[in-house]
Amino acid sequence: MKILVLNAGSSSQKSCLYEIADEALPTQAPQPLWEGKVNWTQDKGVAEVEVKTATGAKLQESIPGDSPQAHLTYMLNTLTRDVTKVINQLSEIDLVGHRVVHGGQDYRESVVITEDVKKAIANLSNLAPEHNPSALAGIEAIENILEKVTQVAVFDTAFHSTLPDAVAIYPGPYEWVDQGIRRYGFHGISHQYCSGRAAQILGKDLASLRLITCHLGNGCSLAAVKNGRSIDTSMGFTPLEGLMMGSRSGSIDPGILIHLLRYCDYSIKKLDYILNKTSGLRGISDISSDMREVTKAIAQGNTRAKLAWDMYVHRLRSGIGAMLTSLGGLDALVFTAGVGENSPGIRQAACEALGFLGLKIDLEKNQQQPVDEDIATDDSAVRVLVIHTKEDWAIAQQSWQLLK
Ligand SMILES: Nc1ncnc2c1ncn2[C@@H]1O[C@H](COP(=O)(O)OP(=O)(O)O)[C@@H](O)[C@H]1O
Ligand SMILES: CC(=O)OP(=O)(O)O
Ligand SMILES: [Mg+2]
Repeated sequence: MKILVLNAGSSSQKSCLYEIADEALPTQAPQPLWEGKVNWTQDKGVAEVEVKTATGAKLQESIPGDSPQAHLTYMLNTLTRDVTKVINQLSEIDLVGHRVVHGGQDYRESVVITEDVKKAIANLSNLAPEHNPSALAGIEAIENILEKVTQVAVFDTAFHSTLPDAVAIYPGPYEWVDQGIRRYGFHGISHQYCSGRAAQILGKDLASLRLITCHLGNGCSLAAVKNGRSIDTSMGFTPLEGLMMGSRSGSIDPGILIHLLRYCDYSIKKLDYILNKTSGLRGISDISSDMREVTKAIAQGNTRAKLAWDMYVHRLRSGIGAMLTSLGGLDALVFTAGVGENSPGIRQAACEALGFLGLKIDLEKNQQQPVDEDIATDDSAVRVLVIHTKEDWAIAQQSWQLLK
């Protein structure tokens, strides 16, 4: 069976094609036949399309135009043409799985996409304006190209549907609960995948483990996972709460918002833009939202970059502390996503604050680009894992399971 996965992000749409036997899912993620990415981060009116195949063929092109659907169609057509051809026609695709960031109260597990589901995803765009609209664009592009194919929505919020009320409800007026204003949590596909993979690496039953998973990418969030279930997380009603991120502020005193609106002539639009796009590492360092650039600037003596780093670490440590007390103990701390997988400095800084638990990171292993490895010392009381998150594979698995 051929499963196409679309992972809609705030500024890109990643995609890959898996071939899976009809009878059973493999225990490890297979290599995709084809991987594509449309990037909208450059100038408006142009998209960068990158494609690679399992056999090593590569393509990189700039595609003009303003229509995300046209860009996606261009990317998907590379499946059947020239050097990146891996199938004869698009109709060979049996199933399409989408990452949908916000599923709200109604979608607690993956679903086959219908008109009602599409309406719900569109309505929830208010709560995830950076993410849900691109998921919808992907769904509609597929409808146009492959009229009859079954499409599945896999929600980033679903894994956190087990949050207890005391964690999920905000201490505002109780009416908020009826209005759907509560904590949903995000990156659930990644937190769930990494929890399962952590159990595999440790050779333990997931049901016996207390884990903290740190998803540190452009967006950053933590999850406290007990017996395989999410019991606490740092993101909330929207993907803006919690840790300091690449360009998002994370949690700040809501009094600041009232102050800016009342006294500083801020519009809602400006506030939204600042909190989502020009805050976090970018806002403090004034250099970049990319941790690599911030790290480079620190090496050159840039004090604002150093401040951004220190704040990022402080908030990460505080967040881990909060997850720790929710769990009441810890078997393994897991690092994943762009920063979590690739920044030994951030991992070391986070772990240094946890020495009192008897957690000890092996500094040498930490430096050696670990992938799906335990980097704690042998005598550490808590394991420390670096796991390459495979959201796309998790989406393919869940779509396959739903179809079966
Ligand atoms: N070698 C590296 N060192 C530090 N940070 C890195 C490295 N490689 C990638 N990153 C960080 O990872 C971020 C992207 O993470 P990723 O998980 O791909 O994000 P997303 O899926 O949210 O777009 C980049 O912005 C960058 O800060
Ligand atoms: C939910 C979220 O923040 O996703 P991303 O990190 O991909 O932006
Ligand atoms: Mg991501």
